[in-house]
Amino acid sequence: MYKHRGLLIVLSGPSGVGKGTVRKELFSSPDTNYEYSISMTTRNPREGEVDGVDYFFRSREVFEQMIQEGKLLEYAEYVGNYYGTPLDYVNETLDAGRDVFLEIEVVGAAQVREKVPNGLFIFLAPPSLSDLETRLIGRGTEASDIIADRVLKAREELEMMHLYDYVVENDEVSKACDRVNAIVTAEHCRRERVEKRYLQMLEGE
Ligand SMILES: Nc1ncnc2c1ncn2[C@@H]1O[C@H](COP(=O)(O)OP(=O)(O)OP(=O)(O)O)[C@@H](O)[C@H]1O
Ligand SMILES: Nc1nc2c(ncn2[C@@H]2O[C@H](COP(=O)(O)O)[C@@H](O)[C@H]2O)c(=O)[nH]1
Repeated sequence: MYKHRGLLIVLSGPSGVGKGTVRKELFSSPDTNYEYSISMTTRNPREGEVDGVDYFFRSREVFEQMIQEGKLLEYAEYVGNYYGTPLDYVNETLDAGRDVFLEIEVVGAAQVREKVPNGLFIFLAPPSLSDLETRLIGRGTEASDIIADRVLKAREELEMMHLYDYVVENDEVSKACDRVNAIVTAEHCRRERVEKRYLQMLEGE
C-alpha cells in the first residue's frame, strides 16, 4: 500500500551566511507548513538561547551515547562541538505526511543526502566571502579566533555547493525566503505529478 511521506528539506551553507536568520523568518510566517527539527549540540547556549527551543544542549557523553545507539540521522563535529539531528522526530514527522526542515552544516547535509536521497537540498550562499566575515563579526557571538576558524572553514564549505539541488543567494533575507519557498512549492508540484501518475498506474493494473 502506497503511503505519502512528507518532504525532507535541508538548508545548509557556511557559518554566518544567515541560515538561522532565514529559517526564523520562514517560520515566522503563518503560511509555513514545514516542521523544524531541533538539533542536539554539545556547545554551550548563547545568551538568550533556550534548551529545547534553539537546540537540545547536551553533554558530550550523552551525545556520544546517541551516536552509539544510532539515534541521530546525521552528526558532525564542527569547530570543537558536536551537532546532530535526532532521528525519531524526523521519521515520525515524515511518516505523518508533514515536511521537515533541517538547518545544518555541510558535512551533516552530505550524510543526509546518502540516507535520504529524495530530500530537497538547498545551499545558502553569501554574496561574497567578505560579506560572510562581516556578518560573523557583526553577529558578535564568537571570539575573533573562532570567527577566523569559521571563515577558513567556509572556503571548504563553498566547494560543496555543487552537490546541492539548488543554490540560493542570501543577499536580502526576505528575497532568500521567497526563493526557498518557491523551490519548495515547485518541488511539491513535481512530486504530486509523479505520485498521481504512479497511483494511476497502480489503479490500471
Ligand atoms: N541577508 C543578510 N544581509 C545582512 N546580514 C545578514 C543577512 N542574513 C543574515 N545576516 C546577519 O548575519 C549574521 C549571521 O546570521 P546567522 O546567525 O543567521 O547565520 P548562520 O548561517 O545561521 O550561522 P551559524 O551557521 O554560525 O549558526 C547575523 O548577525 C544576521 O543578522
Ligand atoms: N551537522 C549538523 N550541523 C548543525 C546542526 N545544527 C546546527 N548545525 C550547524 O552547526 C553550525 C554551528 O552552529 P552554531 O549554532 O554554533 O552557530 C552551523 O552551521 C549550524 O547550521 C545539526 O543538527 N547537524
